[in-house]
Amino acid sequence: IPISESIAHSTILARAGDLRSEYDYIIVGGGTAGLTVADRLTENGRYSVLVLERGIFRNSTFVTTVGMGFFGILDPENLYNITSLPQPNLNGRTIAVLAGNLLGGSSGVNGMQVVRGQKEDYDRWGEYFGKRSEWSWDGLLPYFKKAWNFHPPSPAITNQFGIKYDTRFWGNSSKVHASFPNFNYPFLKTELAAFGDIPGIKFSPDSGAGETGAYWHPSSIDPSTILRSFARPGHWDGIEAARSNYHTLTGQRVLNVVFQGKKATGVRFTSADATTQAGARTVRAKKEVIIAAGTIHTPQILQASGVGPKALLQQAGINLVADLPGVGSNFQDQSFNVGGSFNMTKFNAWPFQDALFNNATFMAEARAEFEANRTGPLSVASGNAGAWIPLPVVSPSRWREIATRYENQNPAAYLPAGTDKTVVAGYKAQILANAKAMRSRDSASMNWFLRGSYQEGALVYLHPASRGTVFLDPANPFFGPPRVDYRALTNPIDVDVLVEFTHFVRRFFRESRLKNYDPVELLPGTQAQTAQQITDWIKQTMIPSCFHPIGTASMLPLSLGGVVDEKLRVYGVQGLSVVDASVIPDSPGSYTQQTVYAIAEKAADLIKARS
Ligand SMILES: Cc1cc2nc3c(=O)[nH]c(=O)nc-3n(C[C@H](O)[C@H](O)[C@H](O)COP(=O)(O)OP(=O)(O)OC[C@H]3O[C@@H](n4cnc5c(N)ncnc54)[C@H](O)[C@@H]3O)c2cc1C
Repeated sequence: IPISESIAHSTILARAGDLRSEYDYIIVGGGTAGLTVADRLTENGRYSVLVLERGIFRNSTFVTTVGMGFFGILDPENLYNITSLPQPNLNGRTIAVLAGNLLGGSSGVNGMQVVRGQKEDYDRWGEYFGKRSEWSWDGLLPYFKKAWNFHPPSPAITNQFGIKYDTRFWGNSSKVHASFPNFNYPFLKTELAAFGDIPGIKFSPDSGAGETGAYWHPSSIDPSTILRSFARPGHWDGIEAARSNYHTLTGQRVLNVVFQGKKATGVRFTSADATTQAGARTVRAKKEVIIAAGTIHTPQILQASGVGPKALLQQAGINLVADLPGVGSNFQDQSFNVGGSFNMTKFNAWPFQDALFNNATFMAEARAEFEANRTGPLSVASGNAGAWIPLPVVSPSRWREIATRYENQNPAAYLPAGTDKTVVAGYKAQILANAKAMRSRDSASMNWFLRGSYQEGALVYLHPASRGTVFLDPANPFFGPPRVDYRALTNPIDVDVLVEFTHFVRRFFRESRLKNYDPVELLPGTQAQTAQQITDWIKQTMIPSCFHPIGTASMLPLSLGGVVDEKLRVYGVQGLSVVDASVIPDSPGSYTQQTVYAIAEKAADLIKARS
C-alpha cells in the first residue's frame, strides 16, 4: 500500500470529537502488540475497537530505512525522552531509556533482528503456574508461525554462506515479514565457523528451532520493498481503513483506566502535548480495556489508575482500586557493552561493515547499489548472524559454583527494602528457574552478535539476575516520565557472570581460528586481569539496557507478585488486561520483538475466546 493511500484511507480520526462514546475494546498503545491485537480483534467484524496511541503516524526515511539498522533512533521525534535514575553500581551513570513514540511503537525504531530464544525460556514461564500451562514452547510455536511471514535466503546466498534454515518453524500468512538480505559480509562465515572451534557450541538447524548455538537469523524487512517491516504496515496500513469497526486516534496520551467499582469501564485521555488534566475526555469500553503501552509506560498507566503498590499510590494521591504490589517491579532488560572486544590486526577480508563508516568510496558505492537495485550492504539492517551460548560453555570451570551460589541466595537481600513478600517469592522462584537455566546446555546466557568486521565484541547478557523498578513519579503521576531504575548489578551474581564473559572473549580469540588474524585486545585491555579490575571496567562501560525491557506487569501467579494471570487479565479487577512486553516474567534468551508479536497473537485468541 503506498503510504499516501494508507493515510488517505485510514480511520485515524481527525478530531477526538469524532469518536464514538463506546467501543467493545479499547487498546491503549498502538505499538507492536497493540496493533497486532487490534488487527485480530477486528478481522471478523463482530467487535468494535479503538486504538489510542500517544505517538503519531510517522513514515520518514528514519523509520523505513533498513541499512545498518539504527536510523529509527537517530530521529529523536520517534522516541520518548526518558533518562533512567542514576545507577550507583555503574559509577552513578544514567541511561537513555529508548522506546518508540509512534504508531507501530518500538517495532518502528528497533534494530530489526528477528530471533526467538530457546525452548526452555518459554517452558519456564508456564512452570511458574504448574507444568500444564499452555505458556510453553509447544503452546507458543503456533503463534510464532502465525506472527511472521518467513522468506528464506536466496539459493545463492544460502550456498555461499552455508545458511541453515527449516521452514517447519515458520509460517507465511502474516503481513509482518522476516527475510534475509541478499548480501552478507564475507568474514561472517569465518566468524560463525570459529564458534565451532569452541567445545559445546552447536550449529542450530534454524534460528527458530529454540536451540542454543551459532546461527543465521532473519530481519524484519519486507523483501518486496526492502523497507522496515513492522506492526504498522503489518497490522494497520490499509487494514484499519477497510474496517468500519476499527478506529485509531493518534497523538493522545491515556492518563488512566476508569473503573466502576472494580470493573474497568473505559479510559481517560488527553492530547499528547497537554501538561494538565484540563480537557481530558473519557471513552467507554463494553468488553475490555487492553493496556499495550509497553514495559516502560504500562506500569505508569496501571499505577495512575489505582492498580499497583498501595504505598506508592498513597504517596501519589491516587485512589486505590486494587493493591497489586507487582506493578512496576520485576523490571528486567538485557545488558550490553559487556565482555570485551578485540581488533584482528591481520584481518584481510573485503568488504567489512566498518567500511561503511570509514571508507567514503565504499559507502558511495553501497548507496548507489541500493538506490539502483535495493541490494548490497545497505540492504543489511543491524545483522543476521550470532551465537547464543550457554553458561557451561562460557565458563566450563565456574558455572557450577556460580549457579549453586545463585540458587542459595536470600532473594530479599537483592530487592529494594520493603518489597512486598509476594514479589520476593516471585523473585526466589525466578532465581531457582534461572539457576537451572544456567546449568543447562540448552539455555543461552551470552549472545554475541557478529558484524563481519576486524573489530568484534558486541555481546549481550541475556538473563541478568538484578531486578529493577518502574514507578510513576509521585509528584507528577500523570505527566511526569516514569522513574526507571535498572538497579544494575544489585545482584552480585551478575558481576560473577560478566567477569566470565570477559574470560570467554579472551579464550575465543586465543583458541578459535580467529587467532590466525593476530587479535589484539581493545577492551577491557590486558591491564585488567583480576576479577576486581574487570569489574571496575564493567561498572564504567556496561549499559543495562539493550532496549529489550520486560517484566513490569508480569504474568505470574498472584502469590509470586504477578500482575496478570495466564489469560493476561489483571488480578483483582475485571475487564482489564495487559498485552505487551511487560507481561513477560523473565527474558527469553533472545531479543524481544519476535516474542512480543507471538504473545499478541496468542492474546487475541484468549480475548476472543472470552468475549
Ligand atoms: C531502539 C530499539 C532497538 C530494538 N532492537 C530490537 C531488535 O533488533 N530485535 C528485537 O527482537 N527487538 C528489538 N527491540 C525490542 C522490541 O522492539 C520490543 O520488545 C517490542 O517492540 C515491544 O513491543 P510492545 O508492544 O511491548 O511496546 P511498543 O511497541 O513500544 O508499544 C507501546 C506503544 O504504547 C504507546 N504508549 C505509551 N504510553 C502511552 C499512553 N499513555 N497513551 C497512549 N499510548 C501510549 C507508545 O507510543 C507505543 O506506541 C528494540 C527496541 C528498541 C527501542
